[in-house]
Amino acid sequence: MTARILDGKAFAAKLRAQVADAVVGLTKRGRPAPGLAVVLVGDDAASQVYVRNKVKATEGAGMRSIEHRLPADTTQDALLQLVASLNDDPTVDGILVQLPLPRHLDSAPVIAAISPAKDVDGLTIENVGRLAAGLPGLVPCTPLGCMLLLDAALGDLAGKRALVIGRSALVGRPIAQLLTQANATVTVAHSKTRDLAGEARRAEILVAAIGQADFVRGDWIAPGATVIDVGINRIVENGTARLVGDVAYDEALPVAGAITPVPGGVGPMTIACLLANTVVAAHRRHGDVAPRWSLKED
Ligand SMILES: Nc1nc2c(c(=O)[nH]1)N[C@@H](CN(C=O)c1ccc(C(=O)N[C@@H](CCC(=O)O)C(=O)O)cc1)CN2
Repeated sequence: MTARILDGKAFAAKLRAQVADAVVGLTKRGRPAPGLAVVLVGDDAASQVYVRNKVKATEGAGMRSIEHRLPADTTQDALLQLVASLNDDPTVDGILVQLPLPRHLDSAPVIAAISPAKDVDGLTIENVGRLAAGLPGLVPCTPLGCMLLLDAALGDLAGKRALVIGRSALVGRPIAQLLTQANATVTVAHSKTRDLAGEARRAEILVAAIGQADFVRGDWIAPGATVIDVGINRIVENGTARLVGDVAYDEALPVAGAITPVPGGVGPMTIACLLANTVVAAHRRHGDVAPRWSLKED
């Protein structure tokens, strides 16, 4: 057996097309095209690439991109003032502060300052609490992307045994909550988990979000399991750099039922979901019913 490869680039393109359609629907009703403000502080090379891709994708979906590039020595106060002005700006539907911030800045108060209605990263305490309480809010982009991939691959998740390895605020915790809402039976594993390989072997859905290259081995995976690899790790082999996930892909491929590759799996979904969240935020701001996204076969 060889696993079905869940092509994140193709699924992300499908979601971006749905987002573009929703934008057309909004403008046809006389609403302005949604605006997404992206704030980048400093010159982290990876962040520059992600922000460039976000701007391109935003414009590609017919939305307005508002870019704020601030120097690496920006003060906490200046950043907070910018966020406050974006909160008050009626042409801005979504605000995203690219992470990580330079070391001298504290990300927690900056995220807390974002208006929850414009928090398209789903990271404010209000949106975190809404997700925990099962209330509608804005859901972090990478977990939302994982759920859309799982929905496309498996449909109904009710009763399925899911293992999430990793409990970060950006990925592990929200995915566990979304899986719980989808009625999966969810276990969250972490560095203190005993017999992690044994836990993994029981999982029908395995989400790896640890941030360690090739951490999950092929013999940890139950035959036919669906594997969602959230890791993006840059390794150097024989002088050549490449990206690998948290799952040993070549070992997993003959065992799993379906798997996301790295690169080209969850990563592209993150940016498509950012656009989707921005469109949802814009609908809610105008009192319109927000679209529901689905990547299932028609
Ligand atoms: N404010 C935020 N900051 C960060 C987030 C986030 O969701 N919100 N996530 C990551 C970075 N990120 C988006 O910001 C992101 C990471 C990776 C990808 C992606 O498409 N990766 C490609 C590989 C790209 C490469 O060659 O390096 C893939 O996996 O195929 C998109 C977005 C941290 N910061």
